[in-house]
Amino acid sequence: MTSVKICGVTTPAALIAARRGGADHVGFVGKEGSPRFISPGECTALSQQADGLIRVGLFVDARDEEIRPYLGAIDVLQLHGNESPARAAELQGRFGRPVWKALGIRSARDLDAANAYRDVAELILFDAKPPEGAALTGGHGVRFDWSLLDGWPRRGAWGLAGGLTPANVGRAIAATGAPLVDVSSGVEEAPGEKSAAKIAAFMEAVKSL
Ligand SMILES: O=C(O)c1ccccc1N[C@@H]1O[C@H](COP(=O)(O)O)[C@@H](O)[C@H]1O
Repeated sequence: MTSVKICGVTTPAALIAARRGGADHVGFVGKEGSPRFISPGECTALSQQADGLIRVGLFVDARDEEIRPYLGAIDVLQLHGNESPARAAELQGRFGRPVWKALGIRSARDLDAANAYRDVAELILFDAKPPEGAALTGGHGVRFDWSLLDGWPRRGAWGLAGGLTPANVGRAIAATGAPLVDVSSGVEEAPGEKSAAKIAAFMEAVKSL
């Protein structure tokens, strides 16, 4: 089955819904200003209920000091900003966590950026580029043209993010063959407010394929 990451989890209810639904990964957003931001203390407490789930910490061009307080609560670093391959390698070496690199996609040429991260990132996450003028690099519920991936050589581990919902995730997987899907706003009632029912529906949609 396609792996699933439920991102932007801030409450026990959402974490339990992800676990019950059979998600593989849960994401904690360490980017201040995000409606899904979770402090290191809250993240540490919540992650204790994450048994069986791989805990992914999402950071955006973060300094070492911003990441360090989360380390006890996360298994993977997701870099969702403009981190260079060298910075990704530095973080992986310094903190001893695998790195996922998110890349914003609008055109086929944007996919080429993946090549530079192949040796350092455990997984490349293709997300839509944020809307013009947006303050955050992700979490907007915006999808990109999945057919752009048709021409991309499937090398290494990768995942699909951006605007996925219970209603479209089946089509997304069928169209792209994504081995991992990542969702945040598509399983919310409002920005930062996860819906247990939508998480369950998303998981059902993936499992039913
Ligand atoms: O969720 C956020 O607030 C966020 C903030 C900064 C960078 C990335 C963020 N979210 C990630 O964006 C993708 C797509 O999200 P969506 O499903 O379209 O809402 C996903 O990886 C989120 O975790």
